Amino acid sequence: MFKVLVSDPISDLGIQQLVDAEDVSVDKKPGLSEDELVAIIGEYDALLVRSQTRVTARIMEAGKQLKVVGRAGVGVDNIDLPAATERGIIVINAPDGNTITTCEHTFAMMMALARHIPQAYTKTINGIWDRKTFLGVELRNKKLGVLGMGRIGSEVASRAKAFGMEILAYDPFLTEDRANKLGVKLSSVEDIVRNADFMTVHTPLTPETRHMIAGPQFEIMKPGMRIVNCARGGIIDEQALVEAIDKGIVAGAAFDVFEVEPPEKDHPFLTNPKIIVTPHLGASTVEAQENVAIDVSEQVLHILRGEAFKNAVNMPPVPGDVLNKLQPYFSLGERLGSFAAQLAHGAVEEITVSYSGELADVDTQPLTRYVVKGVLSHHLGSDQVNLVNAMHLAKTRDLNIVVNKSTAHKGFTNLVTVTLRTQSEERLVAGTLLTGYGTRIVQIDKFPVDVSPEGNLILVKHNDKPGIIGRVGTLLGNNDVNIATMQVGRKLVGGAAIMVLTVDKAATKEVIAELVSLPDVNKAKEILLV
Ligand SMILES: NC(=O)c1ccc[n+]([C@@H]2O[C@H](COP(=O)([O-])OP(=O)(O)OC[C@H]3O[C@@H](n4cnc5c(N)ncnc54)[C@H](O)[C@@H]3O)[C@@H](O)[C@H]2O)c1
Ligand SMILES: O=C(O)[C@H](O)COP(=O)(O)O
Repeated sequence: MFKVLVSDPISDLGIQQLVDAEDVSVDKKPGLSEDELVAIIGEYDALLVRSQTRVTARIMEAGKQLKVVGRAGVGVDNIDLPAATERGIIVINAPDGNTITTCEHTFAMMMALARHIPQAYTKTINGIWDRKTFLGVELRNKKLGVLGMGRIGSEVASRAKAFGMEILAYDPFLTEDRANKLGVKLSSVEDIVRNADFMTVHTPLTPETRHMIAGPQFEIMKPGMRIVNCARGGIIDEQALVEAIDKGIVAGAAFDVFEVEPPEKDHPFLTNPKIIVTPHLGASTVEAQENVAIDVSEQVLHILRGEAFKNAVNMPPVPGDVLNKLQPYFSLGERLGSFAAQLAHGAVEEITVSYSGELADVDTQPLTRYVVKGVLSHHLGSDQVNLVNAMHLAKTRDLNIVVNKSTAHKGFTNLVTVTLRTQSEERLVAGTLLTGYGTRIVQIDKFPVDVSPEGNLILVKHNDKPGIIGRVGTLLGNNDVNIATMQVGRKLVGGAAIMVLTVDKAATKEVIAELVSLPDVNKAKEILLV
């Protein structure tokens, strides 16, 4: 008998199939503390949660029988994924079940914002018949900027068109073709900030999206902008938003999510008359809660019974014989993918993975998945992409995956080369495993290098002139950025060259900008490989 613990309020109808299963017993115990969960989790095979339960490493450590954590919803930021992976616990989510509901909440917020519904309601029920203060605006003929054109963003765009809005959309995976198919105008973040009347964010919270709308964006923002966030707190800088409202740049904002939830009692959003808020209700409809609970219960049953399942967020399904040959290359593959994604500009259209040497005779599909996971994780968030869903996510984004194989050795026993083709350019990174030395990046674009693929790297493109290494070193030193290793690669003496530095801490954007302003430096870019 498998034991399932439900530790958040999850739809009864949704989990009925688990309750009805003869080989499963279900306990519903919402609202337990971490200590209480640690005390009882040892007897359970599966844990079902929403976003309230923080599934920590301690809980998983105590979950000696735990095989699966099921998240009835999208975001798994409340689950310690590395800890789950380390312990072989599969984490699954229900990514599709609340898309429409959250899209509709976004619209409810956008319309409430345009027409001051919550503020007008409060006055009216307090006996004040105020028909002057709440002059609203129409959505029709307005420009709506959508940041993040995944499941929810695309649904929002499609409905906004029915309101007569023009959609300006940005997503690193949005190509001109797909934008045309969706009837939206492919735009940059800057285009959106400068030109939209309304803006809504639908990205995960990643290091890249954190504060993607902050001081510099508010400075250039079209006055009168109205902003909606039903995705994740932190994508928009809360403090900077309040300041932009005070300065009259932003006309109003509607937030369902906060950087810290629940927000402190004195959070500035809670008293600002131009900001309307809801307590993370985006997914809270009867339908969505049933959908996500049904999806997640079904997959939990499959996992407990040893059947095929989907929507795993963290599981590496590699057959044993292939594992031995490929395992040493997995982290290299993922890091080459991530490196290439950070290098390339523009929407990615094609990922080519070339294997040369002995790997050409192995079923390299699992390794290709790691590469694709590395590319996608950079933009989609590492909590959303896994080895099970990487290929599917690539397909749904019209990303072409090409695999080439050659038994020729090209100077190494094995060489893995990742080439990204975007709308505007092609970028290449190649790596290998050197016996006794570990993994190495051995080529970046046309330049041969020898770099360990980990940590904070700075890539500098420069002219091969005397003194350049000193200038770069001095500038970084003056900014307290310690260089651990430095590699210089060039094709021709005096020609274009590349410098790859490993540094002990991340350089700020300002330092990178200063690097670019040095004589004979053409480009500088920071790359993080985790
Ligand atoms: N408020 C709620 O209750 C609620 C409910 C459901 C989902 N969510 C959140 O909404 C968000 C979107 O969910 P989804 O199901 O549409 O996810 P999704 O993965 O389908 O879409 C996210 C999109 O963001 C894009 N993206 C990543 N980095 C970007 C960047 N820097 N700029 C622009 N776009 C970028 C990705 O390419 C992707 O297409 C997630 O954060 C999810 O957790 C909130
Ligand atoms: O990521 C999600 O699915 C949403 O944020 C909803 O979270 P919830 O299940 O706690 O409502």
